[in-house]
Amino acid sequence: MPPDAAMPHIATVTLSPALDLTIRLPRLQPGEVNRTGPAELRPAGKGINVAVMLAVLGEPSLAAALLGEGDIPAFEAFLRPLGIASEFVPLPGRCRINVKLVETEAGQVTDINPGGPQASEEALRQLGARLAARAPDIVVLAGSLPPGLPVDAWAALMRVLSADGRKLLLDTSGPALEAALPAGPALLKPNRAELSALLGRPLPDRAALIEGARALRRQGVERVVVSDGGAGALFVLPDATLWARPSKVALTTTVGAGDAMVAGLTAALARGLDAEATARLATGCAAAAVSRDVGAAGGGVPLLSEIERLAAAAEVTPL
Ligand SMILES: O=P(O)(O)OC[C@H]1O[C@](O)(CO)[C@@H](O)[C@@H]1O
Repeated sequence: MPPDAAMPHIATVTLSPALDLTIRLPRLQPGEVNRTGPAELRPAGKGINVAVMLAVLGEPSLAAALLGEGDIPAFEAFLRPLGIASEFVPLPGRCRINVKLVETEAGQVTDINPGGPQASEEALRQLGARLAARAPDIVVLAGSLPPGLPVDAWAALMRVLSADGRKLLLDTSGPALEAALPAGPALLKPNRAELSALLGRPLPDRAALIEGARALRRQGVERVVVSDGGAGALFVLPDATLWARPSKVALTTTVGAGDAMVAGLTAALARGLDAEATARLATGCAAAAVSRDVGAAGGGVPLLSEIERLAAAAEVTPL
């Protein structure tokens, strides 16, 4: 498809999307029959979640993915009403179902993320070609790799897409992250454990975290944001280094909080926001995601007004 001026200027890529099955229960009784209220099943995966949050922020995007062919209609039906365009390269079979067990008494979430359908390098090549033809200005590449792709699959895709000053934001982990670093992401958002694994050393305190993030900056990554759960996040940005702590919210689920933060960072980049406004928007998105009403219609997507309230309430400290 030729580039079109009306196309969204942001695209998200998910190589291993999922249907998230979220089950809430007071406490899991292992080895017992656990009866619960209704479960929620909704299209997800990191890039898909980022696109949904971008829609809440008023930023239209294109969600691209390698997707089990049997799931394409359900994903399109979910995304279209949100104004999210899609570009899916079909894989044989169905996408994975990722189970999220939310134990409300302990405020603890257990994720079970199985492997998805087998992907191929040819499918990845097709996805790269279709995305490049759409000519987005910003591309968010997020999540794990499906079986069948080599560890440098993100790097290969990034090389295809890195033209014309396009900004590539990467949120992945483990060997896939390590292999993608030389492909020149403009922004990385590891959490503390992911950054520690990437650098091969413990990051016990804030000073170590700052030094770790700066080590990535020295390798050419323009923006490094390290999320640290309820304590907030470190933002090492071109114009400032900041810590942002969210105001207290009722925690309903931690699933998708990192994706919400990536959406905030993406919108901030698209809007040319300064460091403080970036940190506030990203923190507001993450805080709104953890307190969203999982059982509500549409998966409890947060309201823009709630994001704005939490962005204003975040405590931002220059470092
Ligand atoms: O690709 P990964 O790392 O398995 O993560 C996928 C999971 O992460 C989430 O995007 C939350 O961050 C879930 O929606 C999804 O089940």
